[in-house]
Amino acid sequence: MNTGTLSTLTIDAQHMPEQDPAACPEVYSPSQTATSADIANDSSLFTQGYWQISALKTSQLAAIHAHIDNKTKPQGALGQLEDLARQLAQIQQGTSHSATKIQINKPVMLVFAGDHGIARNGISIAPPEVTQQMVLNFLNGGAAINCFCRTLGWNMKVIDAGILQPITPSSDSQSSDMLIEQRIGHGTADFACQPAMKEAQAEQALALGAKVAAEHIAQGSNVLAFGEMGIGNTSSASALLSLICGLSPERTTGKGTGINDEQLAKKVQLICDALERVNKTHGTKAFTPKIALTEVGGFEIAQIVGAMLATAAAGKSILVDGFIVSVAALIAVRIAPRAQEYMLFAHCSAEHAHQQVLAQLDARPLLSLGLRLGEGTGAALALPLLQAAASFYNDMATFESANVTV
Ligand SMILES: Cc1cc2ncn([C@H]3O[C@H](COP(=O)(O)O)[C@@H](O)[C@H]3O)c2cc1C
Ligand SMILES: O=C(O)c1cccnc1
Repeated sequence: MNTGTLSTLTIDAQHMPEQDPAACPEVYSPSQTATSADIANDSSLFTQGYWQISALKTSQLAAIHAHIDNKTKPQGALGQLEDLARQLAQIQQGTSHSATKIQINKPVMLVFAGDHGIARNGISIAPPEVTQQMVLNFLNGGAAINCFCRTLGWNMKVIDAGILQPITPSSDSQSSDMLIEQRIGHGTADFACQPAMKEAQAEQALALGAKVAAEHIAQGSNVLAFGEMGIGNTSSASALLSLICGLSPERTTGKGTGINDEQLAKKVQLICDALERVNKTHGTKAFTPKIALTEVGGFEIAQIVGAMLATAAAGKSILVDGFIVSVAALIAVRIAPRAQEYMLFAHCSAEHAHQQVLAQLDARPLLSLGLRLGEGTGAALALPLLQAAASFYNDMATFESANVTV
């Protein structure tokens, strides 16, 4: 694993919701977290072997370190940017024999959208219809993520992975170019009382996510960022985190869009209900990524998992956004651990459970701006840092070339 950019984060107890020991019965045993053997026995796209992800080469690592240390600066003085440059150089080494240039080519922001049956329970500040309204806002260029993509030079695409109703894009060619329709259904079912989707839909979502990533890589993108839109999807992400890591819903659930305490208590209870239901269905079986995504996942989250795995398999960089996208990243890493070597964590969200996800991955994010929006906004803002890392790595003078003697 690529430990250079990664370090453990502590959990911010201040932002934890009040715990009511009676709120969630003992429905979940951490022994049900899946081992790698459980995952290997899972089927096709949910197995590591399917994705064929190469470990980053270590043969040039000493040369990369020397390249960074020979720049005209005290060793380590560019801090996390040095780790970032080292990781980008190592990722790109797979495709070139030279350790001297990092390239950021055609960076693309893929924003996956999907609706969630759980959202009918009033656990967001907004009703599910807002997902479609926001997708239209994306297509019209009016959302925060559009502003950041325009300002910073991202090509932005919006993927309808299964919002409630399909969009009819306006005849405006710009907005129809931005939309990619690969719908798995009309939103998921309410996971508090039934599986969110069928196993076949979870598999199909992985395949379709992989397809869209592969298409952009074929067009020359070597940095792919992931964003999401889906009212209720923090509930899905929290339930996934609980199932995958054996954490109680009190620890994985937060206020999402900014719900009140009463709504938060309801959200925790619904996730408890879901875990109880999943336990009844699967008995003592381990909760593999396939079971977790099928039972409590979202179409957009599952497509992001597939897209990340395909990006890592192609040896390209993955830029991870906030809480929901990080949960997708965690699932991708549980399926194929080497995928993490290709992941750059853009920021730490104000959704407190994001710190839990980052701690699970031992990941150190680049930014901490108190963002809690999703859409890919945190990932978009990290692009200048990638460009800065590339520029010092590629262009900064060495002690020798600049005649600086320390
Ligand atoms: C107007 C609006 C724009 C958004 N853009 C992203 N989200 C974010 O909020 C949602 C998750 O939070 P929850 O689980 O509480 O619904 C996701 O759609 C996420 O992208 C938005 C939410 C709203 C209301
Ligand atoms: O961190 C995120 O991705 C996030 C947080 C709150 C609401 N939507 C997204």
